[in-house]
Amino acid sequence: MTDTPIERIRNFSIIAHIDHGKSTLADRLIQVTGALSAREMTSQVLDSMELEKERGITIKAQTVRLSYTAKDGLTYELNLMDTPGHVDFAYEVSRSLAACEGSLLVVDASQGVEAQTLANVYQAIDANHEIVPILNKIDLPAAEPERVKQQIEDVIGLDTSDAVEISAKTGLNIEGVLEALVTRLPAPKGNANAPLKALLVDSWYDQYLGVVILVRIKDGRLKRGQKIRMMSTGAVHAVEQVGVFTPKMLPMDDLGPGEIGFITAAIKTVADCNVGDTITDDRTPAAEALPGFKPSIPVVWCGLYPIDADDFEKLRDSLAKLRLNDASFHYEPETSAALGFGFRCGFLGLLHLEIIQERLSREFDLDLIATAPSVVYHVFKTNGEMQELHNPVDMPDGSVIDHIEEPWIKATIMVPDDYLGSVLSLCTERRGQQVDLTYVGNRAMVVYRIPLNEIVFDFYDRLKSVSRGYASFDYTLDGYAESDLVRISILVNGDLVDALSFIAHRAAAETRGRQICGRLKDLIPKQLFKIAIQAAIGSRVVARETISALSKDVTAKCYGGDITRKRKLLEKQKEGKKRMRQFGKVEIPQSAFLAALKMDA
Ligand SMILES: Nc1nc2c(ncn2[C@@H]2O[C@H](COP(=O)(O)OP(=O)(O)OP(=O)(O)O)[C@@H](O)[C@H]2O)c(=O)[nH]1
Repeated sequence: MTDTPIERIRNFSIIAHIDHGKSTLADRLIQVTGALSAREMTSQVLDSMELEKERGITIKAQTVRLSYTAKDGLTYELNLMDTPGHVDFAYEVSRSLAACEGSLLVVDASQGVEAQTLANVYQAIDANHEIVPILNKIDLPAAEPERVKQQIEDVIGLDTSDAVEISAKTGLNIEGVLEALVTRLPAPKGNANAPLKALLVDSWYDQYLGVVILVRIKDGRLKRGQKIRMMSTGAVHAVEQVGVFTPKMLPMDDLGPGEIGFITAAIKTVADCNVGDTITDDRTPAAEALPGFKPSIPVVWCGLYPIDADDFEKLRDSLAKLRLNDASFHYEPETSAALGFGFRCGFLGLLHLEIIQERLSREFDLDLIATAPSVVYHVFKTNGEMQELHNPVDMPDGSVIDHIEEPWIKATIMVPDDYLGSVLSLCTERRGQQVDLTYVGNRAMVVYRIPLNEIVFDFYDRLKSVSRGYASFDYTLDGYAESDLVRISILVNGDLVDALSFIAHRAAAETRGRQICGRLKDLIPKQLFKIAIQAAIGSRVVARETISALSKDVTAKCYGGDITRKRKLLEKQKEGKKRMRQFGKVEIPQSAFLAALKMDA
C-alpha cells in the first residue's frame, strides 16, 4: 500500500438502529471497493474473514481500510470504524467517533428514526461529525423515503436534501455512498512532525498476537520498534507490529496523522490499555494528552455463584479469561451464606451483564446463579465519609447514614401513539420524571429521568410487553440524586438470607418485601417444623409468611420396587442435596433463590 496524502483520507463510522442495515452496508462497501481495486483481493478478504469465523475469533470493533478511486480520478483511503451498537458502551462509542471526522447515518426507509438512531446521532453531533443521511432498504415496497427524510429533518434537524437512497441488500447506489464520503466528509488534520499523539480507540486479546490495540494517529508517526508511553498510566512498551485491517491484518512500517490502524507491543492484558488514553513517544512525549479520557466505571453489580460449588475454580478461571479481553468488566471474590463462594461482578450496564452471563454459560459451560443486579449507591455517613455501595449487604447501619444518593438515567423512548398511555404509566410507576414529550408522525418520543435502580430488574421486558414490542429504548447516565432508600432484608427462621437483600425506595419497599415472602412461601418445601419467612427494614418486620410443618414422613413412600430404581432415586437425591442451602435448620433449594430473584412486578 502506498502512502496516501492526508487530504485523501476519510475516516467514518456508520450509525444505525439495530437491524437497519449497518453490517450489510459495511459488507457492501468492502465488497465494492475491493472489487474495484483488485479482483484477487476480494477473495482474499473474504477468505480471511471466513478463517476468523472458523477459528472462532471474535470479530471485534475494528476498522477496515478501503481504497476507492472516485469520480474525480483520485484514489482515496477510506477508514470505516465499527462502533459497538449498544448504549452500555457509550463511552467506547464516543472514542470511536472521536477517531473519525464523519458518520453515515443509516435509517431503514420502511421504519424511520428509532431511539437508538437518536442516541447515536447526538453523540456524532457532539463529536462534530459531518453526518450523511443514508436511507436504506428502498427496495422494500413499504419504504417511504420521503416521509423518513422529513422525519430526520424534524427530529434530528439534519438537512436531507442530499440524503443518499440505497439498498444495501441489492447493492443499489453503493457508489453514491462512496462519493458522498469523498465529497462531503472533511479530511483529517494533523502534524506529522509534532510529537506523537495517538488515540487508543479499542483493544482486544488475540490468542496468537496478545493484546492488539486500535489507534487513530492525531499527530506524529507511530513506527515499529518505537518506545511508546500510555499517558494515563505512564507505562512504556516497545511497538512490535504496526498495520492496518483490509480487513485482514496487513503489516505496515508506520502510521501517520489521520490514519487508523493497529499496533502490538507485548502487552499482557487489555486492562493496561485504557480506551480513550493517549499514546505518545516515550523519548519526546506530547505536552498534553488528547481530551476526553475517562476510566471505565462499572454501574451495575451483581453476585455470580456457581450452582455446583465444585465449579468455583472454573468460574474464577473463566472470569479471568473474560477480563483479559474486556477491561470494563470487574470482579472480586465474595462469600454468601446463601450461595457459598462466588464473585461480585461489575458491568457497564444491563446488556453488558447479559453478555457476560451468556458467555459464561455458553463458552465456559458454567451453571450460575446471579443475585439481583444492584446499582452503585453513594452512602453519605454522618461522619462526612462517602461509601460506594456495590452490594446491599454492605449497607452501614441506619444510625450512621446521613443520606443516600442513587444514579439516574435519562431515557429516550419512542413508541407508536396507541401504546403511549401504558408506557407513560410504566415510567411513572418506576419513579420517572417526564422531561419531554414530542410527536414524530404517529410516534411519540418521550424523554424521562428514571432512577437506574428501577430499570435494572425488568424494565426492558415490561416496556416490550406493554408496547407489544414496538417501543424502542435508549438511555444515558444522568448523575446522582438523593433519595429515600432503604435496605430490605429477608429472614428465614430469623437467619438473614444475604443473597436476597435488596435496596429499594421506601414507598415500594414493603410491597416488594411482601412479594418476595409470598414467593418464597411457595418455593421452600415444607420441613418437619414451622418456617417463618420475614422481610425487614432495619429491625422492623414489614412482611411475614409461615410455612406449616410436614404432618408425616412422606419419604417413606418412596421405597420399594426394584433396586435400579432405588439407586436412581438415591442419585437424584444426592444431586438435590448439592443444590440445597442450609439456613439454620432450614434447607432451601437453589431453585427457590433463582425464582425469588426474578422479581417481576
Ligand atoms: N430488503 C432489504 N433488507 C435489508 C437491506 N439492508 C439490510 N437488510 C436486511 O436487514 C436485516 C438487518 O441487517 P443488518 O445489516 O444485519 O443490520 P444491522 O444494523 O447491522 O443490525 P445489527 O448487526 O443487528 O446491529 C438483515 O436481514 C438484512 O438482510 C436492504 O437494503 N433491503
